Amino acid sequence: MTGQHTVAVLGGGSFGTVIGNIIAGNGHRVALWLRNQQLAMRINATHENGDYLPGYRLASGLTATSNLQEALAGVDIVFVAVPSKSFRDVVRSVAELVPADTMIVSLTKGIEPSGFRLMSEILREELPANPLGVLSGPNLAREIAEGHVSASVAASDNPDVTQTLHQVLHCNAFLVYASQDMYGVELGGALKNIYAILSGIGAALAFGENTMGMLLTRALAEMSRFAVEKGANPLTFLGLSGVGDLFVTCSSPLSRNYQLGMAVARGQPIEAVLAGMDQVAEGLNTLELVKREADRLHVPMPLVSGLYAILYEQREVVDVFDSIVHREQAQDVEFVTRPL
Ligand SMILES: NC(=O)C1=CN([C@@H]2O[C@H](COP(=O)(O)OP(=O)(O)OC[C@H]3O[C@@H](n4cnc5c(N)ncnc54)[C@H](OP(=O)(O)O)[C@@H]3O)[C@@H](O)[C@H]2O)C=CC1
Ligand SMILES: O=C(CO)COP(=O)(O)O
Repeated sequence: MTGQHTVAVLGGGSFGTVIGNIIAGNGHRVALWLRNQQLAMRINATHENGDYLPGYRLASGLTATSNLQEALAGVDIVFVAVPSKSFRDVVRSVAELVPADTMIVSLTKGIEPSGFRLMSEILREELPANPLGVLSGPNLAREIAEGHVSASVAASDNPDVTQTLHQVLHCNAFLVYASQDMYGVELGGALKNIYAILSGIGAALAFGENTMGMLLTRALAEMSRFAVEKGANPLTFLGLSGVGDLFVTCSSPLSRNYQLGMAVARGQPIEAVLAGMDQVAEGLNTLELVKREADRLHVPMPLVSGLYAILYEQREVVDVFDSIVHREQAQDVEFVTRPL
């Protein structure tokens, strides 16, 4: 597909807004769909999404609407940027309104509880004939809005999709790389949210940089171990959507998952932290699902189990940490030394 595209972005939160604005800034027509009609009207009047990204100027090619049918009229690409718990419902409504050649791309980093499904798997079930893809990488929305150069991975088994995503999104401040491993790219984006919560706890408790370096590297080791058991290629985790996103999300106070970890470590009950957040932190839901899946598959994930014990079994961080580090000796780069 070449030339100007007509695009819908579903979800007018922080990430949907920046992705829609990059595409509009590249000269394409964008409809940003959000369920809050008042906010849609304000966005069109002020060219700013004041609820999620105040002060971030939106391109004139972006129009907000709360009418899904209107948002999807005549589009050739649909991006979905709603939290994972609402993803299937939203996508189901899309399936009734778009033809089979409309490209559908997930921006969501989460897992569906029933059947441990990633978003591309939901897309495949709900829109079996459409060309599908995902976009994932170290992409803190606030930093993109501030103009910091960022990069992301467009992943699909269909080369038309990766090429089209490059065409609509790539610009000086937003670089788009390609991957054919949709599952691996998505899995990295979902799993890193767990370790961002753990890093937030570490930051609140003033862990040293050595400790944080160890946590990040061991996180990568157990993510890879899990990926192998799920039949995925752990080498994908060496790219932007793996190491890149793990590093960013585990080091930035802008990450909502990291903020959640910090708040819990400072003594706030999880329910109170969640009630005070006006944006989604996917990591908590992902933690529960990955813990359950890792137990089912007998994959050792000491950091996941440790975080679960801290958050849900009222275990002290120090005790949990002791039990994590005082295990028998493990291989360092095990996913390279084990056959894939
Ligand atoms: N923010 C970031 O830096 C990044 C986020 N992501 C991922 O993108 C996804 C979305 O995140 P983000 O934009 O940050 O989230 P936000 O919390 O900022 O926004 C969520 C958006 O989804 C809307 N929404 C929620 N439920 C529904 C529903 N049932 N129907 C329709 N709309 C709904 C919200 O509407 P309302 O305002 O009415 O509640 C809001 O517009 C997450 O999976 C996240 O992990 C990925 C990369 C970076
Ligand atoms: O995915 C993100 C950065 O790549 C955003 O992380 P949070 O959801 O923790 O804010």
